[in-house]
Amino acid sequence: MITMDDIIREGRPTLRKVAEEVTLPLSDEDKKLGNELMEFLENSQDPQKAEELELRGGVGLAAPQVNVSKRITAVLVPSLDPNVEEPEFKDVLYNPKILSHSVQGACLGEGEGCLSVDRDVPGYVVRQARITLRYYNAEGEKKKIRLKNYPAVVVQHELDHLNGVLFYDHINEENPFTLNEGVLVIE
Ligand SMILES: CNC(=O)c1cccc(C)c1Nc1nc(N2CCN(c3ccccc3Cl)CC2)nc(N2CSC[C@H]2C(=O)NC)n1
Ligand code: NI
Repeated sequence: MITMDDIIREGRPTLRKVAEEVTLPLSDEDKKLGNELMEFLENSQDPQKAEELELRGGVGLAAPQVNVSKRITAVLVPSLDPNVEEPEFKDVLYNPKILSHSVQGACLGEGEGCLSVDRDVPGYVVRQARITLRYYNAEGEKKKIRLKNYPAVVVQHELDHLNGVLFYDHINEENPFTLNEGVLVIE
């Protein structure tokens, strides 16, 4: 089971490497890793388990963050409406690729956090507001979906991890809170 001890932090070289594509059909090892990444997110979002296991809450976790340089990431974005059980987006992505995206940008109004960054780095991380994503799921099926707003931001943050990019690489040094015309601020 993955815990915070398995998550590597800034300064570890794997976080800055471009991860390797996984071969298809998926090996048992790659399927197991995908399940473990998802299990971490589920545990981290369960108040009791998060406290017991001392986990930081996360909605995305990529294989390079547990020192495995492979293009695998799990995403579990809960519905913002607490009465809705169904998550907004939940899947393990193998060899994910953004096929196209909107011109419009979007960012989280509160900035971004990362399980591999043990400090607050304030500022807007402007990403694409809408994306068309292609990936293979744990069953090896090729999926092509469109995402927008929070799930789209999370997937782009995780895909950055597969390319050795950290969220604060996108923050404007001069003014971290600069906002260009038309950028959607997600609260
Ligand atoms: C500096 N200000 C901030 O961090 C920040 C501050 C306020 C609001 C937001 C919205 C912020 N931003 C931000 N908050 C999150 N979470 C909110 C809490 N949540 C969570 C925590 C506990 C249980 C269940 C859950 Cl659901 C987990 C997810 N996650 C991300 N990111 C960036 S994209 C990948 C994703 C990620 O998983 N990071 C670890 N950013
Ligand atoms: Ni991260």
